[in-house]
Amino acid sequence: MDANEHGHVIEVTGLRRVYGGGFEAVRGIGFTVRRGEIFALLGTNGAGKTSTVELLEGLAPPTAGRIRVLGHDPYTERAAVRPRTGVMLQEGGFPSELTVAETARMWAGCVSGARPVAEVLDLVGLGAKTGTRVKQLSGGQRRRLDLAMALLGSPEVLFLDEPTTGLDAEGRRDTWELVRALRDSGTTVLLTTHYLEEAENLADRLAIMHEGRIAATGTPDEVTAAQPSRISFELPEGYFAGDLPPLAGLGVSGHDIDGRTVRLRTRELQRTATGLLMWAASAEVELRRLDVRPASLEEAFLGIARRAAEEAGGGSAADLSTKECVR
Ligand SMILES: Nc1ncnc2c1ncn2[C@@H]1O[C@H](COP(=O)(O)OP(=O)(O)OP(=O)(O)O)[C@@H](O)[C@H]1O
Repeated sequence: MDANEHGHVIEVTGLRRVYGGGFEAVRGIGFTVRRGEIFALLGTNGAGKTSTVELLEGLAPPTAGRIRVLGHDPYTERAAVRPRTGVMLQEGGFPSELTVAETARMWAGCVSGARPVAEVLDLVGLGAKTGTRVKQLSGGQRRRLDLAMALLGSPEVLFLDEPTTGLDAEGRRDTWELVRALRDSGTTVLLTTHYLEEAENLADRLAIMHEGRIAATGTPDEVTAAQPSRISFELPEGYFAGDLPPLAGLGVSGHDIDGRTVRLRTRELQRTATGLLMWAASAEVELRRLDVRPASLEEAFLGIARRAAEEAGGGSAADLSTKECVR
C-alpha cells in the first residue's frame, strides 16, 4: 500500500527520539503529508528538524512512535521505501577530485532505473559544469549537485534538508521553481528550512518545531492568521494617548506606547485601521509614520518561539532575534 485512505504518503504518530546520552530531541510529534504536497518543517536551531527527517529517511529507528512512508516503516522496511525516495542531506560529502559528471555517473550506478545524468544535471542548472571538479564548485553549486543526486531515481517522495542554504537569491528562486514543478508532477516533498520566506513561498502546509515539539501547524495562511496584525504611528503634535478613541472599541487587542510612537495589535485589521483613520480625519490631524502590517509567518514564528520560551520559564524572548531564526 502506498498511501492510507486519506491519501497520506507520510504519516507520523507519537514520534520520539532520544539520543545515546539521554537527550530527547524529538518529544512526541505527529503530522501527515499528502501525495503531491510540499510540507515544510521549520524551527529554531536545535528544534529537532534534522533528528525527525533522519527518522523519516530510515537512517535510525525511533525511540517511540510510528512512521509510515509510502505505507512502509522506513527503518524496518528500508528496501521497500529507499528506491522510491530521494534524499538531499545537509552535507552531500562527494569525493572532491571527481568531476560533476563522474560524480553523477557514480551515483547513478547505485540507483535502479536512474534518469540520464545529463538530464538531471540540466534540471538543476549544472549542465555547463559537467567537466568541473567537485572541489571547484561554489557552495551553492554543491547544493545543486546534492539536489541532482536526490532526483536521479525519479523519487515519489523527496526529503530536502535545508535545500537552499548557500544559494544566492537567483539560485534559491530557481530551486523553488524546480521543487514546485516536481510537486506539480506528483512528487511529495518534505523539506526543512531556516528561511521563513522559503516556507511562505513553497509550502502547502508546514509545522513549526520548538524544542522537540510541534508548536503550530497548518497552511502558511492558517499559521499566520493565528497572529495579530500590527499598526504603528506617531501621536500627532499636541495630542496625548488619552486623546485617542477608546482602543478596545476599535478592535485593538493590545498596545504599547514608546515616547510618541503608538503600536497597536489587532485581529480585526480593517476595523481598527478604518476607525483610526476616521478619527484622524475628523480631528484633522496627520498620523505620521503610519505603518499597517498584516501578520507574517516571521511574526508567527517569533511569537511561537517567544511563548514557548516563556512557558518553559527559562528561555528569554530576547534571545530569539529574527536574525537568529532567519539565518
Ligand atoms: N547524535 C546526537 N547526540 C546527542 N544529541 C544530539 C545528536 N544530534 C543532535 N542532537 C541534539 O538534538 C537536538 C536537535 O538537533 P537537530 O539537529 O535535530 O535540530 P535542528 O532543528 O535540525 O537544528 P538546526 O536548525 O540547528 O539544524 C539538538 O539539541 C542537538 O544538539
